[in-house]
Amino acid sequence: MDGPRKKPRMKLSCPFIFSYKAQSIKPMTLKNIRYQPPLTMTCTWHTFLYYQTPIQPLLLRQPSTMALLHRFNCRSSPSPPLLTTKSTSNSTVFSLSTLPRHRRFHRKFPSFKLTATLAAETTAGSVPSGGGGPPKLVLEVKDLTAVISESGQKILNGVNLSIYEGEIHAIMGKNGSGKSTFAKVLVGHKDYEVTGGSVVFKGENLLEMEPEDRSLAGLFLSFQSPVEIPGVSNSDFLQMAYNARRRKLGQPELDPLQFYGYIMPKLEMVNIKADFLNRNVNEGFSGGEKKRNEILQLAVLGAELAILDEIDSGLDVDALRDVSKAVNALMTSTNSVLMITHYRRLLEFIKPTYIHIMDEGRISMTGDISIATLLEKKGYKAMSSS
Ligand SMILES: Nc1ncnc2c1ncn2[C@@H]1O[C@H](COP(=O)(O)OP(=O)(O)OP(=O)(O)O)[C@@H](O)[C@H]1O
Repeated sequence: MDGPRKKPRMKLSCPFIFSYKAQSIKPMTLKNIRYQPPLTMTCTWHTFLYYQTPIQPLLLRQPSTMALLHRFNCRSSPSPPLLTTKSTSNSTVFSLSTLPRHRRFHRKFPSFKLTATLAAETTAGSVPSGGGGPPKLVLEVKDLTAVISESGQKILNGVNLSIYEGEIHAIMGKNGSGKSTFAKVLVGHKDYEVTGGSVVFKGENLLEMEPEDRSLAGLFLSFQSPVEIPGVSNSDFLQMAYNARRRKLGQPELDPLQFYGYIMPKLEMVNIKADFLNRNVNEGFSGGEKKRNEILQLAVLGAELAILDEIDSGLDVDALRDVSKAVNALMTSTNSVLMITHYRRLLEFIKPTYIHIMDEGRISMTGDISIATLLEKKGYKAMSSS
């Protein structure tokens, strides 16, 4: 006997290929997947339902900045059109709205799978940004591979990532998956050798630049374990670094008094006492103080792309709030943040545009906050099975 009618469960997890520029994510749950424009999109669905829905091609042109693939609703009601889209000024929602209510169907297909291929191409110049122009690409990483210089051990296995101005990206991933290595390779850490791929930062080949030039160009890394610099006071260090940046920008250097005036509001922003300036860089600092000090450096130097490697580790809840507040205050429409974290709580304070999962030296999945929620509930096993 048929019991109460239940919505058939639909596991939209496999196999799905989402391809945008150099990024490929496979398999992926069709839920809350966002991509930054491209505005010409061809979407083809092959469904394996009992009535064999024909392939539905969709060509969409939309002058908006974002498309959003929403949770697919599996409701009983009339059949096709199987795939519908609803567009607003800044989003497009794809939904699989209807499926036939049919006993044979329910019995035979209590759950079913869907194969989809979504290919998106950028239509250059067609995307209005907040400021009226197209959003600029800040960082473009393609198929980046890297080894440990000393041993030759391969750590990065083809990282692909694009970051546009104004975006906040978070990378999560198991211990040892290569997150910090990726961050350090970006800033040119000597422990790693790039063996393939490309990294373009603000239109320039980052991999050809010396580490200090990368910093002067606007790349900032807050280290997971900030180093101590005995004998160098925080204020001297910051003043030197800041004046180097000003020289690069063709601006006059600040003398100690002017620098003091410049840094005072920054101290307040990060909630650090002024006497920290007289202490040697990170020497004797607690874990939390080191992290605050890293953000102070970011506030002083500024950055077009700030890479924050586990800034939340070792922070008490107040410090986390202070640090997050400072990072949010530093965000503008033209700079970006790439943060590495293990915990969702940071993402509640600094809201990411995208979350990526790194696995075995490559980005294996991209999505939104729902990924972090799933991770927290079910761990990385859930990622590999979705
Ligand atoms: N300089 C190095 N010498 C030896 N092994 C290294 C070096 N740098 C990275 N590794 C190894 O590379 C792998 C990736 O390290 P990485 O620090 O990038 O991982 P992670 O994803 O940041 O991990 P965690 O979440 O624990 O911080 C690890 O197995 C690590 O031991």
